[in-house]
Amino acid sequence: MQKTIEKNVKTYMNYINGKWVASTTNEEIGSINPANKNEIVGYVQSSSKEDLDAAVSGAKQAQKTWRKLSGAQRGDYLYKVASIMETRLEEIAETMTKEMGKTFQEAKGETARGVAILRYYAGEGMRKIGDVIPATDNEALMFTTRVPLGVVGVISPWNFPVAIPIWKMAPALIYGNTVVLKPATETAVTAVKVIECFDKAGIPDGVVNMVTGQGSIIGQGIAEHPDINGITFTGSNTVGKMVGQGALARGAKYQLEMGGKNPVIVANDADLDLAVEGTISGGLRSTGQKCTATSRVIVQSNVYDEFKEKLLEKVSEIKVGYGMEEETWMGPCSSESQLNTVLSYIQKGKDEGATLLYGGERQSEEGTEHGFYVKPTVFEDINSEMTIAQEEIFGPVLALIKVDTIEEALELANDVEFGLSASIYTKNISSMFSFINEMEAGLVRVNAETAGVELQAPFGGMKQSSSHSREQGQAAIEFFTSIKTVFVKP
Ligand SMILES: NC(=O)C1=CN([C@@H]2O[C@H](COP(=O)(O)OP(=O)(O)OC[C@H]3O[C@@H](n4cnc5c(N)ncnc54)[C@H](OP(=O)(O)O)[C@@H]3O)[C@@H](O)[C@H]2O)C=CC1
Ligand SMILES: O=C(O)CCC(=O)C(=O)O
Repeated sequence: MQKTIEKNVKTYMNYINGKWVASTTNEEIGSINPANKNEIVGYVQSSSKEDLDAAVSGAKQAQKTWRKLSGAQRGDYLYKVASIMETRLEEIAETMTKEMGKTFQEAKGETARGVAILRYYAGEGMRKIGDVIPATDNEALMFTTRVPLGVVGVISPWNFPVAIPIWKMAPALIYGNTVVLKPATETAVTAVKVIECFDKAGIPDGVVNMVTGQGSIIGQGIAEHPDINGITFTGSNTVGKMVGQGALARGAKYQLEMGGKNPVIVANDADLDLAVEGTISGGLRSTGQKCTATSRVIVQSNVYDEFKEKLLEKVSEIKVGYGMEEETWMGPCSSESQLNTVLSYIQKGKDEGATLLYGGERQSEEGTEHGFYVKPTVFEDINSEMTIAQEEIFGPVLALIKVDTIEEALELANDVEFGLSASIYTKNISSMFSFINEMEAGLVRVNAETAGVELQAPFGGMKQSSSHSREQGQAAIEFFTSIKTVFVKP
């Protein structure tokens, strides 16, 4: 990346052991605005294994003291971070929009969610961490407590550059672990701004560290590092499996959240306006770049034509453009490679015989020529064997599938390797219960879109969508701690 593309662009450092430091490589990576590829948002460090080693060593040392604080004391730090982040909400959100393209409105919502997650886990520091269990010896006291894992490596993606690092770091910290974050390179400047809030809150040196750089060096380095005791990852299935294998090979604990191919079922008795709204919001918000995004729309035959007509009318009203402009509803894809992936899936859809109803090409309006824009896209005449019915696209592409019965809908909905989220629009209680019982997904929603995760509830997928663990809410304690059973006899 040539540094001459734009003058006066700031360079951001790694955060290691409480200090902002340059990488030993003296190399930097430019972060591009996907709405205008000629704009560099900032430069981040292209770090080395030595930088990672320094961060891990700081985290290991700091953990000895951090774990000895009470939960309430650790919580106080998280409350401070939350308040600082709240005062910087707009600035952080703007950086997010500039780095990955989601609209400013969505970016503000995500940053506010980050603040709420910090406060939620700050409160967890005051909650119980064990149970008393009757011992067979009536003179003994037996109970469980929980201990931290040690140093936790966090590998995060670009699609939720504030919420995901925070929903991994906050529980890790509250339960007494220290953290080394490797953020996605595409959104590393946003990550720096999040870490600045920890720094300003006076978090003790080494408790939180951040090392930016290539996934194959820093991400893989985390997976293989002997002093990292737990790894939490969100991203693609390919990389997730590599991370899991690296961790397993050396006996470290790991947690993987990966792809989805999420269906919405629209039943004959659905409120069609609500279903259209949920399909559009679930499928196209954030340009379809959510692991919970709706991508298959399975519609019962009696309402298929009416639903399709309403959907296409609303899709045609979507304003695609720069996320910082108020009238924009959908921003660009987050990168050129993401745009190319989406376009190649669209081409595959056409080649395999799906009928293109809307979009299917780059946005070509004036003002969008330097951005990675694609039109919202709708296909029909889809069968379950087609690539676009099976693989995660991570773009604004909806595939309409017509079925006669709810049983058929459920069978198709489950006919993929993923199982992250799913929804149904219906007023029929028996269809709701069939869906709740039979849908193979970690998050099932009735009369609500597939996307949208509540921070206080467990989140994670079935099948290939995750390593079968759960994040967020109180479920996070399962990954970030180990149970210790204690037996005491006077
Ligand atoms: N489940 C989800 O929420 C997400 C799913 N995806 C899926 O993945 C596809 C590709 O997106 P992409 O950004 O390439 O996702 P990746 O899985 O490549 O990236 C996720 C994180 O892993 C890091 N990483 C990359 N290579 C390695 C490695 N060898 N070892 C350890 N860590 C590594 C990345 O770093 P770096 O940024 O430096 O490459 C990033 O921090 C998307 O199209 C989408 O289908 C992507 C993001 C989120
Ligand atoms: O739908 C959401 O709010 C969260 C989605 C998510 O976790 C992801 O895309 O990685």
